[in-house]
Amino acid sequence: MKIVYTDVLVIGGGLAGLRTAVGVKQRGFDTIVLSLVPAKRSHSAAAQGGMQASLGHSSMGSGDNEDVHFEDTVKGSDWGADQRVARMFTHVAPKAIRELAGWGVPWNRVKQGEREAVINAERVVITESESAHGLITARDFGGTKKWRTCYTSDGTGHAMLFALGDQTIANGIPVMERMEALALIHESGRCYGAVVRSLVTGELTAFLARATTIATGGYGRIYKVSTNAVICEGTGTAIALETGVAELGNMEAVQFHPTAIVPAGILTTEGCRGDGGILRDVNGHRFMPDYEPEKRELASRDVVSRRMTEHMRKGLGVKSPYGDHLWLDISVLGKDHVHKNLREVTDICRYFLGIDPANDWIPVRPTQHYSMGGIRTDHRGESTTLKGLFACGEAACWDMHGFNRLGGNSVAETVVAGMIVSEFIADYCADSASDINVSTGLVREFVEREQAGLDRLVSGGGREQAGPIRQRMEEIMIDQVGIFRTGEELDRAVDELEDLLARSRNLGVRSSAPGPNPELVAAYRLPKMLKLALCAALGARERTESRGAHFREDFPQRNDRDWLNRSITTWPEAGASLPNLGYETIAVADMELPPGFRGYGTRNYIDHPDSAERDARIEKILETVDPDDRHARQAALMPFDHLLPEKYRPRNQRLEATA
Ligand SMILES: Cc1cc2nc3c(=O)[nH]c(=O)nc-3n(C[C@H](O)[C@H](O)[C@H](O)COP(=O)(O)OP(=O)(O)OC[C@H]3O[C@@H](n4cnc5c(N)ncnc54)[C@H](O)[C@@H]3O)c2cc1C
Repeated sequence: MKIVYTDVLVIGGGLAGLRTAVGVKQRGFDTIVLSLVPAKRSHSAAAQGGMQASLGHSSMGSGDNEDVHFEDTVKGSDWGADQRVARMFTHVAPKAIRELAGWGVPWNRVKQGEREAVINAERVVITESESAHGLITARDFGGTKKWRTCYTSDGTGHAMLFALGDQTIANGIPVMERMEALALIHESGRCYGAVVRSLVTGELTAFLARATTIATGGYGRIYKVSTNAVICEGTGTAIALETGVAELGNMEAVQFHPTAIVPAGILTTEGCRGDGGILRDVNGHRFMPDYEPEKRELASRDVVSRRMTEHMRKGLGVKSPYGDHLWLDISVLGKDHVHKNLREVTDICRYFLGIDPANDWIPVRPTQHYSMGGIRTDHRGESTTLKGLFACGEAACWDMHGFNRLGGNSVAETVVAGMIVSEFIADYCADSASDINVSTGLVREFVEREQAGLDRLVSGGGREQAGPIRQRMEEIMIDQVGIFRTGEELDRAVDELEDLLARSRNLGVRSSAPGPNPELVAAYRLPKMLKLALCAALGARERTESRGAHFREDFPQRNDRDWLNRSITTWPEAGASLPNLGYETIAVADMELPPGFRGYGTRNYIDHPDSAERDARIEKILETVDPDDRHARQAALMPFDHLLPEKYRPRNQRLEATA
């Protein structure tokens, strides 16, 4: 049996995993990163539009600060977020962006003087100040009050990931690619590492660590059409679930992005609309202002996706052999802008549609995009129930996104969480309680269990094949656990997914190749994906309200009275057919921003009985604080500084007096 020891095992080589590894290494702990693919090809590289951080440099971001970013994030989450975590995040995001600049990310910069921009489909002149010249600029994104999304053209994730990849090399961190974590090794509520399979040789290795971090991204590929890379299958989240101890949070909260191209499902960034692009219907009519007069195309993603679907249901979509779609028109931005600031979009349109978006409208439709749900952690990034297991990035439910993430807040979360969580992991490793005192017998048991499972697939005589079962799962998810959901459809989805899971226990593969064996890989991943699908479908069925991206046509109101909580799922035992589902209350009495109207979407919600009392209490607290001191006001309402690692507590600096 091969065993590798390290202080911190990081499973996942995307932005979250790499930033975590750099953090713990800089604190003096050994770390190893595992990835299915070369780290720089992780899905993070696909992020296009940008990263939110309230720098407030550009004139359209003037007056921005953590308070505004916090409010946008909480409203975006439809009050599902953990507000303390949202505060920690918005406070550290400006530090993260500056750190990345220092590591070589070529952020687009403010250029002093006048420039043309398109706002609300009209050309306007913006004047940038001399004092901001050369500082990091930002573009507009959905659900935000200020232009806050910093970017490098529309290749932001690529630039960030390459900078972090270089930092990983500079810090001497081994990144082992084509390695797949199959199971977590754990005993008595403590995680000790993982059983890992080489995708090249098929060999199993036990990686033992003081701390194990899962940063394996989202589970979008349980859906038939997704903007996610094909490796976003959620297996990291699933191995946490399969411990039976670790909890997953809000698995039914799945985001659909408004503008993926039809039929390929590849994303065109929100930056297209942020920069002034508009949505048109079959008649060329710009319809979003009819539904959302204030935010128009730039309401939050859940709202725009629903409005688009609603509009197509009225028969106003464009018919195509691949189903109805709408048009995204960025030709209004002009050739120079499109070819310079939306280069990836231009390439995608050329290669996959044969059009130039500077001249032609882009066929788009809402498509699965982001997993708000994931491994439930506390504010330190540690699993709430399995000691020594940490999670961050899209794989985690930390939980700053609640039921809807804002565009630009995800790549920001990956690096901010990496910064914060790595400090807590290092603290954990510094304590002798994290010593690896696990018996070889236990490790052997875990490795042999995985090997036996693989052997059974190859020679156990199983009669089912992974392909058709997976295809059906993906169809169920897109058709019945999609943008609009009903109890009836969700009942059927849960029943059928249960059947598929039962069938997946009788899988057999024909190829016994010991090395690369895609058939085997598909077979052992499938039951994990089905378990995640069941968590999402069951969570959606039981949540009889509408919140953020979770929309029930039979329960269209957000119901703060009965449902202001986080769904928690665990997997009871290996042979179970359904997860256990419970709820974690989100307390209004602690909130800095009690539930209310988001400012977009429909004003349709049932109040929480504690909201009025909290509002009154907030008013009273504010009477005692200097109204001009926004930091004092904030601290009086919901202190969070003490939750941050000390190095990230200092205030952010800005050009303006709003600092
Ligand atoms: C097309 C697209 C564009 C986007 N644009 C933006 C944007 O502009 N702004 C924004 O904020 N967000 C954007 N997002 C979202 C954002 O890119 C992701 O949420 C974020 O990059 C996820 O980073 P991560 O590090 O958590 O995971 P990932 O980057 O997905 O990395 C996961 C890592 O885990 C590894 N892995 C997975 N499973 C295993 C396993 N079992 N064993 C070992 N390794 C494993 C993978 O190899 C990979 O290295 C976009 C998303 C898409 C789909």
